[in-house]
Amino acid sequence: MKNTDKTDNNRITNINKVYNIEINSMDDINNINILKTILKGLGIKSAKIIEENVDLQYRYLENLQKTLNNDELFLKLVILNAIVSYQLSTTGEKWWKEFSEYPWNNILNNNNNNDNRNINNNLFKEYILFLSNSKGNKRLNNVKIKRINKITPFLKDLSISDLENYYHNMNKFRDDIAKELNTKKSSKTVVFTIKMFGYASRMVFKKFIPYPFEIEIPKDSRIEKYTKRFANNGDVITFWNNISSEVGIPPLHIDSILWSALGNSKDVKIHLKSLDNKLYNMIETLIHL
Ligand SMILES: Nc1nc2[nH]c(O)nc2c(=O)[nH]1
Repeated sequence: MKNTDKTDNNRITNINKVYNIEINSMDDINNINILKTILKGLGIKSAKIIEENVDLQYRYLENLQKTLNNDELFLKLVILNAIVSYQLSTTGEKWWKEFSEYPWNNILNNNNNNDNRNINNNLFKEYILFLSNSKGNKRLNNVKIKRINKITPFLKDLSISDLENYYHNMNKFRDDIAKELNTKKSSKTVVFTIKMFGYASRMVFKKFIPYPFEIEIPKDSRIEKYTKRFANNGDVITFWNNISSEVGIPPLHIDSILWSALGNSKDVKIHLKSLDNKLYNMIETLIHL
């Protein structure tokens, strides 16, 4: 008995070192093993299925792309909305719904020649108007407007082919966005912007490019709370970076597997149930660990 305790303690110490966390018992270790086994079983292929069939944010972007019918404008709007997606006054899902249903076509309708320079000028003004009157993103309005103004010169100059190049090199896009916003590459809004840009680019360029392993998980309250089930303290980002390399799924795709299912949306639950049984059971097991 004593020997087993000693072996267990050694395993716990080792895992704490590797994951940079503080786990206290064998139960925590068993949960991490189950987490890794399920994620390995899911892989990037299932993450893609969940993104495209369960994540409401993906559906809202699909709707917006269709109604806008201007891909450069679409991609830039998604980037703007993502960089101010923090400290929301509602859930992420409702916020993206509100964004996708706004009459962005005004930007195009007020521009007789469909001249892209004019579209770009109107885009930032219209976005600030939308944000200032939004229901789901009321906090820190001035700070968020400053962020929009900071990114404007960079974003304004990007052509659709620049955006396509960035889709093929999302690490570079992450670095450039962080530089423009003068913030950390791993900050929630920077990595989350890449997630939403990846979704939107998949629709525009009709090609699935997996997220790079180097881009970290967006550390929001849902992910933070979930991570506490495996470790009370420690660094959330390091924890998921290590899990990611062990299971072979980039952190942003792990976020997709977990984030929607961890929310309380009835719509999400319906879409989850419509997945094939094995996939549904794996997700259910994950979120109840
Ligand atoms: N980790 C994540 N945080 C988010 N916030 C938000 O609005 N959407 C997300 C998301 O997809 N993942």
